[in-house]
Amino acid sequence: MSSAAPRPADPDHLWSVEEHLEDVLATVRPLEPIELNLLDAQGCVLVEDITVAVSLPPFDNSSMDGYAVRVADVAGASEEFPAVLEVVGDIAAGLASSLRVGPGQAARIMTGAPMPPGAEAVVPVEWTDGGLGEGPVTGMPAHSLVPEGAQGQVQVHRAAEAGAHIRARGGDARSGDRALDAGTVLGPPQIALLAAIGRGTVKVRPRPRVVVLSTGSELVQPDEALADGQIYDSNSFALTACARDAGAIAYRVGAVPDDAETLRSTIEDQLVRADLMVTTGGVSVGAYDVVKEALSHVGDEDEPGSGVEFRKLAMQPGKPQGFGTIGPDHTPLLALPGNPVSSYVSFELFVRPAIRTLMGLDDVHRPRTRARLVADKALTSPAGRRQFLRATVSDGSVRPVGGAGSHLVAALAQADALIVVPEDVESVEPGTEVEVVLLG
Ligand SMILES: Nc1nc2c(c(=O)[nH]1)N[C@H]1C(S)=C(S)[C@@H](COP(=O)(O)OP(=O)(O)OC[C@H]3O[C@@H](n4cnc5c(N)ncnc54)[C@H](O)[C@@H]3O)O[C@H]1N2
Ligand code: MOO
Repeated sequence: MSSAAPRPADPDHLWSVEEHLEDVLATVRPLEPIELNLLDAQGCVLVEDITVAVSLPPFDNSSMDGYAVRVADVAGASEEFPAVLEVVGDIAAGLASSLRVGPGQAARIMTGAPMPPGAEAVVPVEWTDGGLGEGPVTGMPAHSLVPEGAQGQVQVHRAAEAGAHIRARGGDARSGDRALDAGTVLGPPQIALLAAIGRGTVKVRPRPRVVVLSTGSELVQPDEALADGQIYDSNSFALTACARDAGAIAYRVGAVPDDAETLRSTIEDQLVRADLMVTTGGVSVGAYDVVKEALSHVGDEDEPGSGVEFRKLAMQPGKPQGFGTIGPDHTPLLALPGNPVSSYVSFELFVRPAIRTLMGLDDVHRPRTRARLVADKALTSPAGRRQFLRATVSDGSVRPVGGAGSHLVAALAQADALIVVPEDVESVEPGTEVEVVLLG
């Protein structure tokens, strides 16, 4: 196996949560950067500094629908004593215009349209008679309906200072300015800026491709009929959703039956599209625990020490876990336990940070806080295990939902947090302040 962390020599060693996490994070490396289209780069980490190539705005333009005027022509104007100006034409956004505004003149101008030479300010149309010769208007008629609005005279009812209602060239960002630093995570506002300065592609670390594969001959896909002894495969859906939520491109592979050869060939087929693989089920000590049986033989035969190691963690839920690398590209694989809550909690603690490390993010963990336990009775926790209990958190209080059973999916659906009970604590009284993982 190509993990960097030193392994405890004792095969019966009970791994701490930190040891297992360190082992995973020492193995996964940020993905190589690639050039992506803007929308494909959403949520990704930028690896280049971005410089503004074209000033923003690229030209002086109007921030209002109105009239471009010379300041002296409208000085002292009022509704009683309006400035009467000759309208030389329309300037619409996006259309090149050769109009000039001379003394005593105005150009009817639209929001976003370039300021014509000679004009120093824009008076909004609401400060004028709109060319109708009556009182103030509330807007302009459509040019297609009243083309003559672009000519004639306009009465301006208010003065305007130089620069009024003009958005100056470079007022937002100047050519040569730094728009975004390498390391920025591209959210919608950053994508807006990149598009605004004309960048269609950017160099980022791509989203990891994560293949999620569930195992178990008892599993049936939703919408199909259940026979005796069967249950629906919820883990592959839950973990695929978790992987997407963490920022990955996730591929769900429906349940593989408990047959080592089928599992091996499925995994080998899937490796081609995986930066990370996640399996659920089959990692415990049963006679049909197929992941354990199959994975020590997948790929990496030429690589001494490669493969997946199965271990026990000092946590509840999530005690049995597998981790290693497989295939020619040493693809990291996390084999999570099959109990639904166990696989979910394991994903949150180990897979999510691995995905976010592949993305090159600094912040790979869920945020944590402290909150006061609200419960009818004391919580109990197994000695020597760090327990993660599903809970809801609000206003500094945290309430457990459901029990500690790792099959309780309905209660999981109510939870937005995990209460962390340390290894050396076996009982937590209501009112105690506890550590809480916020699931977001
Ligand atoms: N003798 C022992 N038995 C068990 C131990 C142990 O230490 N000694 N550990 C228990 C713990 S803790 C866990 S966790 C589970 C882990 O078992 P596996 O990873 O081998 O998982 P399975 O046996 O395949 O399944 C466990 C449970 O979860 C259900 N399951 C599995 N996959 C799915 C799925 N995709 N969707 C919904 N539910 C799923 C499965 O039907 C089982 O009920 O082992 C304990 N046993
Ligand atoms: O450790 Mo198992 O994951 O308790 O349910």
